[in-house]
Amino acid sequence: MRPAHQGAPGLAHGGVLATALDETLGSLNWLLRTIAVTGRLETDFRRPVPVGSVLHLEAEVTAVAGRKIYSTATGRLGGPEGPVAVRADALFVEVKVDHFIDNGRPEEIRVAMNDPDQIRRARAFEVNP
Ligand SMILES: CCCCCCCCCCCC(=O)SCCNC(=O)CCNC(=O)[C@H](O)C(C)(C)COP(=O)(O)OP(=O)(O)OC[C@H]1O[C@@H](n2cnc3c(N)ncnc32)[C@H](O)[C@@H]1OP(=O)(O)O
Repeated sequence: MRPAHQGAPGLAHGGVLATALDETLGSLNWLLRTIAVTGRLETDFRRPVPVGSVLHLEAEVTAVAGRKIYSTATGRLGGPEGPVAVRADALFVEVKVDHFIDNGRPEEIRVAMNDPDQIRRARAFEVNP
């Protein structure tokens, strides 16, 4: 957590923590080779997260039912054995690429189409690093 992530003095902003959880959960869909968007994100804030601390995030898919992907994520302070600070349950809904073409701005769609590896680079991560 960096100073730019601060909400209350010295502590991470809840919206930033929710974003981190959403991003971690969304990465699971990439592993499933599925294009999906967040339909529901339920977040529990269990402990304050200090600026300067490391938040270790883990996420897993719990169920898939048709277009619906259920997943859960946990953020622990300091490392994988640290105390739970935040957690979230999410529902992602699979969409066609048309979702972005129909609803997004043409400029960004054009940039993405002209550089198909853009999203791949942005989502580059190791599985079980
Ligand atoms: C180029 C490559 C790019 C690759 C791009 C990579 C994407 C990265 C995404 C990053 C994550 C984000 O930030 S996503 C941004 C934030 N999220 C969004 O903007 C999503 C906005 N919402 C929507 O567009 C829509 O509501 C959808 C797509 C989620 C669902 O609409 P729909 O397609 O019409 O489907 P719909 O029939 O309503 O729902 C399908 C099933 O899911 C259930 N369902 C839907 N929403 C909910 C909900 N909140 N809570 C409970 N259940 C729900 C329905 O009951 C239904 O169940 P049943 O009747 O089938 O049982």
